[in-house]
Amino acid sequence: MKIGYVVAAATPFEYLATLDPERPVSLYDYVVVDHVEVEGGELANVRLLGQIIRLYRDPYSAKRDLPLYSVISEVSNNILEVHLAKVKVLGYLSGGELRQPKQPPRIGAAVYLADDEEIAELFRVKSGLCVGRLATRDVEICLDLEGVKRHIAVIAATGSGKTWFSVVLIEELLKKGAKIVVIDPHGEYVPIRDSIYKLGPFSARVVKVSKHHQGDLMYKIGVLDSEPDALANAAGVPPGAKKIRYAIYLAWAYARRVRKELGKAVGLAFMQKVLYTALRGEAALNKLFQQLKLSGDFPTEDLKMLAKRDRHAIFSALTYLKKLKRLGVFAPRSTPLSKILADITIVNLAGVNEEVQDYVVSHLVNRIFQARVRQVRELKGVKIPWPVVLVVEEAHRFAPPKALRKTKSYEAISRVASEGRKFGVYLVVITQRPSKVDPDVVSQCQSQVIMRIVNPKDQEAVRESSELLAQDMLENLPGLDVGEAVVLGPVAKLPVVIKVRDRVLEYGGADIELSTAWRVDKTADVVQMWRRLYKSPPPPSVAVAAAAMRVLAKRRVGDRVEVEVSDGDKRAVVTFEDGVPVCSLCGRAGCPHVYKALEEAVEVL
Ligand SMILES: Nc1ncnc2c1ncn2[C@@H]1O[C@H](COP(=O)(O)OP(=O)(O)OP(=O)(O)O)[C@@H](O)[C@H]1O
Repeated sequence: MKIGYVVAAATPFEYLATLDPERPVSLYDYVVVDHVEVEGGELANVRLLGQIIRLYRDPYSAKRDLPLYSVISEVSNNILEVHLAKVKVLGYLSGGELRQPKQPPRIGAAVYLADDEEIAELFRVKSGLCVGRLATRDVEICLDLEGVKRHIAVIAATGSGKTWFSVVLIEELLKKGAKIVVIDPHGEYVPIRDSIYKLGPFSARVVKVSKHHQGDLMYKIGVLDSEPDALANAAGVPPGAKKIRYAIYLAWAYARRVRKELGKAVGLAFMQKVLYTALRGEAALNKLFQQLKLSGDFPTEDLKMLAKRDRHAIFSALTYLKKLKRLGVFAPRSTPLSKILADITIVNLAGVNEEVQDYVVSHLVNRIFQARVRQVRELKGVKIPWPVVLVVEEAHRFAPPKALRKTKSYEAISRVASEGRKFGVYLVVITQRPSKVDPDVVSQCQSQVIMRIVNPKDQEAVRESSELLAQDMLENLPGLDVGEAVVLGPVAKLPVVIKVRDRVLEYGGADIELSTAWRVDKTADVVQMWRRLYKSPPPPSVAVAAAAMRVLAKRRVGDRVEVEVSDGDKRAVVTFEDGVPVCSLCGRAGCPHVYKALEEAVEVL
């Protein structure tokens, strides 16, 4: 369909078209002009594809030096309007590839809307994640699976559809055989496990951190798999409290030796026991180690010395160890990765504070990364045989800007962001506050899915980290509808605005439908009342007829309750006296009008 003509083309990359006012077009739609290019020394007729990046109207005859109001009031409705479109040239398809033109399009060349097939061809990829359709047309858009290797950031204001998109992306990744781990601070993704059967025969596991929340198993961190300093940090020991840290170190070192020599699974309880015993004196300490029947000498001098000189440090260390124990995530051994991983693993962090969430995320992400390094480098130890996609919800919690706040998980996530590609650990970072995520992490996510953003700071952060090519699209971020997204980077052949498709899997953070959530189902009460009045259940035909009626009014007159019901073009007034209904049309019989009136009045009878 012809929509206009090229009127100005200063460069081969952009032109201005005047549009037919009778044929309205949409912003970001795709257009085409017939064009001649030099290909291999020969002139070739090609179709130059472009995208409308701005639409505007100009008054044709108004002079700039006249105040616009007076011009308009003079000529009123007769102003000649010009409908204009700025078009960004995308290139022309030649042998399946998109090539850039060397010549600007001819002035006066007709501009057509591109065919759906042409657009589909433009976005065709070998292996696609089909997450939606073009926002402007019914053309399916599939993201390039290979692009996932360069990490993805999903950025949107709250309620714009980030989680919805992420669930759709998870569905597509699962269909491609991906293994996914979701870091889920609020347990929003837990319903995926119970709806996964709708997608196919995939395994889903929920790992929880708080025993009061939903999950198939608890995530435990092996005390002796953590460095003693990391334990001290998790317990909140101040960095300068060297003696307390030393006491924790000694208790940890003894526990580790016991594990090594006796193969015993010891943890925080044993560390506490060592420190308590040290406080009771040298003899008690010797007895403890004799009881353990450790082979060879067990040097206890350091501990004895500390107990003599700095008892208060041991007391404090014990208090911190108690605090660690209360967190409930430490155990003699870490939960094995083999038990945790499934096609999709949801790490439900609900119910624990940010410190513990941070510790768990850093521990798990590091383990996954190390296991992949061992796999790729063929090193000894626990390995993961397949690449893993790590979905990090609310990334601003775990990877805030270094200058703002230091988190343990930042180190782990930024390592995955910079080196994950080599070892097959890919990130999907989700946030509503891009300005609150470390810029290094955001910029390592070469693909971006950007939805509605209203906050100017966040818009700025997105623009700064996005490719220049897409700046025009990013100008309109507050204007995107819920579920619409600008997709940029290696996952999209070209920057594109999509409408995210319906999802199959369930998630827990979706908006509550208030119109149904606040409508209380009173059926059971009505049936019970009906039985009491008429000594039998209401016939189904009565309930069906009542469903088609409307309540017009409900009032209390003295001791009576009156309910006025419309039944097609008739009206019935049902009066309840001492709870006994009488219908103005049907008398004392149990009729549909009474049923309808009971629905309205059952709680006041
Ligand atoms: N692609 C879509 N199609 C239809 N409705 C959608 C789509 N995306 C989002 N919605 C609607 O918008 C609501 C909010 O979406 P979603 O839960 O993904 O928001 P969010 O950005 O993750 O918000 P929050 O930051 O609060 O978690 C959904 O409950 C749904 O009603």
